[in-house]
Amino acid sequence: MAAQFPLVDISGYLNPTSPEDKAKVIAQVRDAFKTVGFFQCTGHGIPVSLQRTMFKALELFYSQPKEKKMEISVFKSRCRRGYEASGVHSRDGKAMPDAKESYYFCEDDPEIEMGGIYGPNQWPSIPEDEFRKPIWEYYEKTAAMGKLLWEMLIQGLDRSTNTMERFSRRPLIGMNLLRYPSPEDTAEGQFGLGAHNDWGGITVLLQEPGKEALEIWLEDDKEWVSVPAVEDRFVINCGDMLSGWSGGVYKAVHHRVVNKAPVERYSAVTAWHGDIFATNPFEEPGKSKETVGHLFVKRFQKQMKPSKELLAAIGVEA
Ligand SMILES: O=C(O)CCC(=O)C(=O)O
Ligand SMILES: [Fe+2]
Repeated sequence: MAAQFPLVDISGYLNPTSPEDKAKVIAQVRDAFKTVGFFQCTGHGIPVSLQRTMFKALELFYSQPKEKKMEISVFKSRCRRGYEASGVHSRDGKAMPDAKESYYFCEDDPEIEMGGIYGPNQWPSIPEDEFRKPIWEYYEKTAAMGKLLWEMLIQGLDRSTNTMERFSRRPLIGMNLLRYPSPEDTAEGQFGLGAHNDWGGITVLLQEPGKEALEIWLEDDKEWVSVPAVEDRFVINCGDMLSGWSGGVYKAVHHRVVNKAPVERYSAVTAWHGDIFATNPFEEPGKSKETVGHLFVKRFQKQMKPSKELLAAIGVEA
């Protein structure tokens, strides 16, 4: 089953030797998102050495004592950036909260704006060369990849990429560094991360090699299947916003995390959503009123309890 997952080499888009090279990649990406809503990606140009350094930095972060991590708790940040302990994040209707721990950050802005959409990250007190520098380099490279994939998907529906300029003016790009405890340290019936769809645009995910844990729901076969965790192979997911804006042509895949390795497992997620005030990039600007910001607030209103300031900034009534 796992062998049937779409695998797309995007090097022909990045370094085309003929116009057909680009068209071929666009068609493969489009078909993968149309059929399953996800694919594994090679030929992306992000060095393996950087991927390894990123995982090393992640391991270093999580090996700190809990008190140290709690110094940069998300609850200390008006932008909800920073560390979240295991067992904090729960999903609607689920008795058991997720077992994962996470460290979350976005673009780093000096001032808090729009009630916390923009603002500063909370960085750990680990030497810059060992954490912030490699993590930021990885973030920038995977963010560029997320934007490029949007461009491919727009062309995949025979639309113009002119809308990308407005769509990527000040894009919301979040990154989550995740740690899942070993099965031994996970409670009976508890998921690493419960079943969900990603809410927004493109998700660029890297699993720690050799540690299978990510499962996706195949609607046609009505079963959960494990996505191979292979070095240098990114997993690309389609979020609900992107799916909806494509008119449902691109599918958002339902997925969850069950750590099967006998030890802890790490993964890194970069999600590229678009400018908060931008509308559907598959359409000419002005055709619809719904923005990235509207959909963001709609999805997180319950868990985030956004401030009046944030709602007003986005243009949503409190
Ligand atoms: O850790 C993983 O493999 C998946 C993480 C994920 O689905 C998410 O952060 O939305
Ligand atoms: Fe996800």
